[in-house]
Amino acid sequence: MSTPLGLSSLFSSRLYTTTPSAFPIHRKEFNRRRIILVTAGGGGKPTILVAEKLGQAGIDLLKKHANVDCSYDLSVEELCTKISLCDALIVRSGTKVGRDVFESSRGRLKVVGRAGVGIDNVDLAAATEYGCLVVNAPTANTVAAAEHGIALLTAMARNVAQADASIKAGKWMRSKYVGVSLVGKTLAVLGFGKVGSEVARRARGLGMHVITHDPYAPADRARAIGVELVSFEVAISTADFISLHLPLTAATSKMLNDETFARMKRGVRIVNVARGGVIDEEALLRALDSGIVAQAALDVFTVEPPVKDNKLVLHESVTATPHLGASTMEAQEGVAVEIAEAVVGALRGELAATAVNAPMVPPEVLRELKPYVVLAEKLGRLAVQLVTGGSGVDAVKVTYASSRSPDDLDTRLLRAMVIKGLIEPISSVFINLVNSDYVAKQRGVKISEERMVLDGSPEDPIEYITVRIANVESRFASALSESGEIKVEGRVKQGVPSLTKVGLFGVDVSLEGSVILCRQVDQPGMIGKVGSILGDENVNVSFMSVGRIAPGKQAVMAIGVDEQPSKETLKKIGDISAIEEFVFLKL
Ligand SMILES: NC(=O)C1=CN([C@@H]2O[C@H](COP(=O)(O)OP(=O)(O)OC[C@H]3O[C@@H](n4cnc5c(N)ncnc54)[C@H](O)[C@@H]3O)[C@@H](O)[C@H]2O)C=CC1
Ligand SMILES: O=C(O)C(=O)COP(=O)(O)O
Repeated sequence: MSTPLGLSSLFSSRLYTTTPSAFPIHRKEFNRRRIILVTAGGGGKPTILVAEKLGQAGIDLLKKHANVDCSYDLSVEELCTKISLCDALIVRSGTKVGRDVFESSRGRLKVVGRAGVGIDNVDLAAATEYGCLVVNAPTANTVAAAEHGIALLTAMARNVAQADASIKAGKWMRSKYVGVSLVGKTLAVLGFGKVGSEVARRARGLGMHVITHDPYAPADRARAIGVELVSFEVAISTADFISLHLPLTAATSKMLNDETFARMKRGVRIVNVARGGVIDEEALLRALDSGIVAQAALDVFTVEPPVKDNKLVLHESVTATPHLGASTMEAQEGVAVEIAEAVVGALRGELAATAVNAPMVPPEVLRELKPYVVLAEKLGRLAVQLVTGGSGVDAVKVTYASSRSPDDLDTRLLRAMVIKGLIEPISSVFINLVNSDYVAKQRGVKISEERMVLDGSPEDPIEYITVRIANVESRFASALSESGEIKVEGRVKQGVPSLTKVGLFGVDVSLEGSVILCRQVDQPGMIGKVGSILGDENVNVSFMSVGRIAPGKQAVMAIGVDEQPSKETLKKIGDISAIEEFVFLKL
């Protein structure tokens, strides 16, 4: 199987990229498509568990590429049991994807797809630790949520739900249900992202004065819609209506509470189509009872479904709907296709849109960095194999030498691949861009990065990469630099990642197959001797190069081999009298 970028060396790895704005949770630039490059699957069809109702178009798309198990209303135990047989899981807001789910998957779960926006029901930290990509469908239900917000706003202002219930109960109560007008009133939109800005646009159409608070929103977007960006304080204290459109995070949890209600205009009306947890529900009840809040319209609740006899749901001044914001035919079909494409793309190693727990590398950068990504991993892999067993790797320094300005070179991918190369050979942990930093930290490996700015043409993104490991002993003493660190350096030559320095010795060997490094007393005929030993054993030599300090002194010979030589062959090489030390390294 090949990826559109043909990153064959990454097939066994899983590599995820997305924009910084998608990290950690909310996104700001939702008009631009984010791109992620993800895994390549193994043989056979992957299995996808769809744990909540998904639009048929999405199911049909999934079925073309995977075995699809649609099992709804699973208990936590049932989900944990099933998950060990699944490569991907698709949920909406009703399924908690906690740490137990990732633990139970025993490494098989590669992607969690959230068919919607809010990922507060997915334990992102656990997903990241387990190297599982989380993707969502951030755009297809925006309009539906905004329309529901407006529906609740207008229904609340005119007591539509209460009046409807009363007329159905045989009453005709015209004076009881006198409402309030929207025109000319101030609406504060908290959270000016996708949904918030669509709500603002529609509210402007209703003749409302719209203000918004969002520390991350671009002022020009607000200006374009005729909305004023204000502080939180101004928003809550001057609004007649407040509409919530924030993600639920540690910072937004219970953002509306006794203290903030006390600073609001008496008689304020509140709409929540975001997440129940953004409001302290007990405090809202108190504010409703005391008259600070005249009415509330709630689509979302801290606990869903809310407990029977929930006082907010039953409150006369509350209009409630059961988390219907995204529930239009159109939005559900759109979300289903959006998430199915993201999950299938992720499983197939194609470029796909949207990821929430990985940093973004745009596709054009990826394309350019492709050979350097391979180089970075191989240098990490080589360097760690030069460490004497038991030394314990804790301090790694990666140097990128480039003529580009540091702002023009995104090294996150390279750093992740160095970590992958370093750690995978010495552990059973599966590493990708999602969990590389986490795994390094867990293992106590401190990675520092250094940029060396070179003069010259910035045509190539990187001149060379050096990986150094400090505080260790080496099984190949010649790999040590002057300062006693293991040091390997590589370059991309005509598109091919190559090893160009080991310790103080310059070499030149393409990083394919495996490498034998020998230190010898520099003398004629050495290449022939080693070459013929390998030839006798049918080991194909792809490259040989000798780097010496000075003629007649010590030299390091680097030999690229396609297959792993037998122990006897390696011993024969070691027995050559001029060879002082040698090491076999698998790439
Ligand atoms: N009821 C429903 O069925 C639906 C609910 N939603 C929810 O609506 C909310 C908004 O969704 P989108 O607009 O798609 O997300 P978004 O990510 O586009 O927008 C969220 C905005 O909140 C802002 N924000 C974050 N922290 C903030 C803070 N402390 N103060 C002020 N602003 C802050 C962000 O900068 C961002 O602009 C989410 O909670 C989402 O889960 C979305 C769709 C359907
Ligand atoms: O997309 C969101 O954030 C939503 O709240 C929609 O949730 P749902 O997919 O309808 O369970």
